[in-house]
Amino acid sequence: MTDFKQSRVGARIGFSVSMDGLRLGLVKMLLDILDVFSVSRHSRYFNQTRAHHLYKRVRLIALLLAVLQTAWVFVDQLLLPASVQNSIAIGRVVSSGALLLLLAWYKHPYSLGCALLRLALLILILSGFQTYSNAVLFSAGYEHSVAGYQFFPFMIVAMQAIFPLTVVEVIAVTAAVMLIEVLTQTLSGHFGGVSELNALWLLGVLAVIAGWASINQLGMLLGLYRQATRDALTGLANRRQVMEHLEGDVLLCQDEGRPISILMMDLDKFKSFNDNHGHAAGDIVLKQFAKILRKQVQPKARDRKGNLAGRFGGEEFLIILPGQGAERAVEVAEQICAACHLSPVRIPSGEQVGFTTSIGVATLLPDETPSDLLRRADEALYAAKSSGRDRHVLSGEERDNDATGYEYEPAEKVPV
Ligand SMILES: Nc1nc2c(ncn2[C@@H]2O[C@H](COP(=O)(O)OP(=O)(O)OP(=O)(O)O)[C@@H](O)[C@H]2O)c(=O)[nH]1
Repeated sequence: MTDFKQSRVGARIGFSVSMDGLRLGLVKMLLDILDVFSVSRHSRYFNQTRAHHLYKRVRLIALLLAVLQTAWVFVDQLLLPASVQNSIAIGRVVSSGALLLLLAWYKHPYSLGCALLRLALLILILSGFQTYSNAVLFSAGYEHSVAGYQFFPFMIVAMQAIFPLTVVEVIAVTAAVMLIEVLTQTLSGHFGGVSELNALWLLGVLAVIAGWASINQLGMLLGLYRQATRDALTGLANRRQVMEHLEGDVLLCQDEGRPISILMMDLDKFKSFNDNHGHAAGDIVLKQFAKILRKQVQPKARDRKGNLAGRFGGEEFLIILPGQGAERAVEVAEQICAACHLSPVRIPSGEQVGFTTSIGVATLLPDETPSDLLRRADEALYAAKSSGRDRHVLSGEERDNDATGYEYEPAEKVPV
């Protein structure tokens, strides 16, 4: 009887565990779909990485097609009726020239807008040649199947598979190619015919397969990018990404004449916390602290756009606030210290324990480098530690700490 009861309880627990697993699986699937649906969940830095991929591939394809387009003139001599050979050869040379111009456009390789424009131009050049050659063939009384020219839209749709694209972008490319095909069929007077409908159907099937490959490629690129740039424990940006952001943001803010501030944070007495409560409890604190930082940099307000929180190493974290001066940075530091006081964690022993952090704040000075800025934030952090911890210090005011007015009165703490 007891065994029976236990097995029923066990079955119920198993059921609830599998329901949780199912729910988690569904949420993960939804997030995976949202990740590849549009660019809305992509970071500025991932957009730059993808833009560079697109840039390299569009240029490579443009070069290959420019060579092939011209070389195909000789094949046309063998396959096409003599009356249209010259006109189509002109079309080939013009489109090759346009492809070479696209290849020569080397500016803004990291701009996603420019990368998508390049891709649109590539498709436009190929579709333009397709429409032109069809018009030449039809006006001379030939079908576009005369030398395999009906193959063109299929090639353009299949080409999508080479690029990492979002669902929205795949739909846009497919819709454009299908529209051109429908127009071509209408102009030839064959729209609605069995072989034309068959061509549209095949084009659609090929678009789904090529689009799938393209979206998968984007998903893989995003996954690899996140693995390479995120800290596994906290999910924040890792040191490498923090440094890349900082260097890029400092240059950008200097160019635009905007301020930029950073906060360097270090959990207080974390070694003794680990020694007293265990490494697993320490990990829980690190995750909780990461949650507090993530909240601070969420781009809810316009002025938070581009803010980044990262784990700099061990129990050291960094926040970058592009466009923000010392006043706002100090405000953020105050909010983080206060949030730590209000966020005790439950550790594996069942105890609730609190934690605090010390913060060094620095705002970029004219002509400073990212390493100068980091060094000053580190010095300010050291000053915060040596003047008692659980507080923030603004760089430049370390020696006059009592007079800054920025010192924090520790709130009532949950016993550690
Ligand atoms: N649980 C856990 N501990 C970590 C991790 N990374 C680093 N630590 C610990 O963080 C502690 C860092 O301690 P210290 O740099 O000596 O400084 P502290 O004890 O925090 O003292 P102050 O910084 O002076 O307040 C070490 O005990 C590390 O083992 C981690 O991923 N998980």
